[in-house]
Amino acid sequence: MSETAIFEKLAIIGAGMIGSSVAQAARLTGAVNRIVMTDRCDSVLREANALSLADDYTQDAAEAVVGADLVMLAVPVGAMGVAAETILPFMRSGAILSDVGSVKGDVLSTLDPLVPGDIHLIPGHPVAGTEKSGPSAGIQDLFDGRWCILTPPPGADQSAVEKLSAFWERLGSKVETMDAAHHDRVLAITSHLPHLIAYNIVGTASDLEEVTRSEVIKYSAGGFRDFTRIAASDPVMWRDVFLTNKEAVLEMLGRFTEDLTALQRAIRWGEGESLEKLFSRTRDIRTRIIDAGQDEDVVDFGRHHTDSEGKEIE
Ligand SMILES: NC(=O)c1ccc[n+]([C@@H]2O[C@H](COP(=O)([O-])OP(=O)(O)OC[C@H]3O[C@@H](n4cnc5c(N)ncnc54)[C@H](O)[C@@H]3O)[C@@H](O)[C@H]2O)c1
Ligand SMILES: O=C(O)C(=O)C[C@]1(C(=O)O)C=C[C@@H](O)C=C1
Repeated sequence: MSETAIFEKLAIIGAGMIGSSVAQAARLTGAVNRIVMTDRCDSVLREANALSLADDYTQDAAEAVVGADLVMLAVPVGAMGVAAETILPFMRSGAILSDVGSVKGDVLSTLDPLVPGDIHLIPGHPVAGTEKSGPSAGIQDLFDGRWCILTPPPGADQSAVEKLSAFWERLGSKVETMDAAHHDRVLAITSHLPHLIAYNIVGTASDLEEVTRSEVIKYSAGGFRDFTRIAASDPVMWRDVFLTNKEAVLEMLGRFTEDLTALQRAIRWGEGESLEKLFSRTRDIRTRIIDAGQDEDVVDFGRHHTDSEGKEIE
């Protein structure tokens, strides 16, 4: 027997990779009865239509939200304010306004003053994604087993928070609630800084013009390839992440730079023991991530676990 819908009508603002994934997962799981998608870009909407992602499509965001009991902003963080201003006068009293933005403090401080008392603002962030963009990059089981972090403002309506949690759980997510500032510090180190490092290393390689054209591409080793995947992530989305989570990213970057300098010293002075100690500690982190089921791609990590002499160990 199919489960009953949690929301009657879902309006998704922004039909890109995450908007498309939410639409597919919501439909597949019966979390909503009706989905309307809107995007400011006509070709994106036509692509969403061709993929049959929703029941209705309109370029008019105000029209999309009429009668919706859940409105999900799936636009770059820097566009949340403009998108919200367009739709808020047309939202139904008692509806939930949420988002999927990768930064939460900025979304909250931008939207909170705009949202009237009869609309429940509950920002959220599904911690799942890829480097791809657009409707066809959507994945129906993207949220399966992945965290979705909700950052309700103080005094948020508890039943609305519970309803939104139930929605994400239906989509397969594990839901956690936390303060927006805490979210931004945690994600600065687990997601934002890794992207910045990837953009930087690939940028440095591409500055080495003469090798880039040939050897960097030709001999790109696994490590560099992994970085290029991350550094292929959407430029607008990531520009907004760094501009809106500035303090936390700069704090983590400061720590990172100090640690990098320590590594530089260890290499210069031949301190093999400290290098090996660090690399063993980081390998343990990888094992813990896999044990926690956070990386299903590399489940057999450990098969080639070697000691410092290169001998295979259990
Ligand atoms: N890509 C990821 O891995 C990932 C993961 C989790 C959360 N997020 C967050 O999800 C959001 C969307 O990211 P995405 O990867 O789906 O990006 P995307 O580029 O695939 O899609 C964004 C869409 O928003 C549309 N848009 C921009 N401004 C608009 C506006 N004012 N009104 C209507 N539509 C507008 C664009 O035309 C585009 O189609 C971002 O806030 C991002 O931080 C991304
Ligand atoms: O796997 C990837 O490609 C991602 O970058 C996904 C990722 C991440 O850093 O884990 C990127 C940004 C999001 O806000 C959430 C998830």
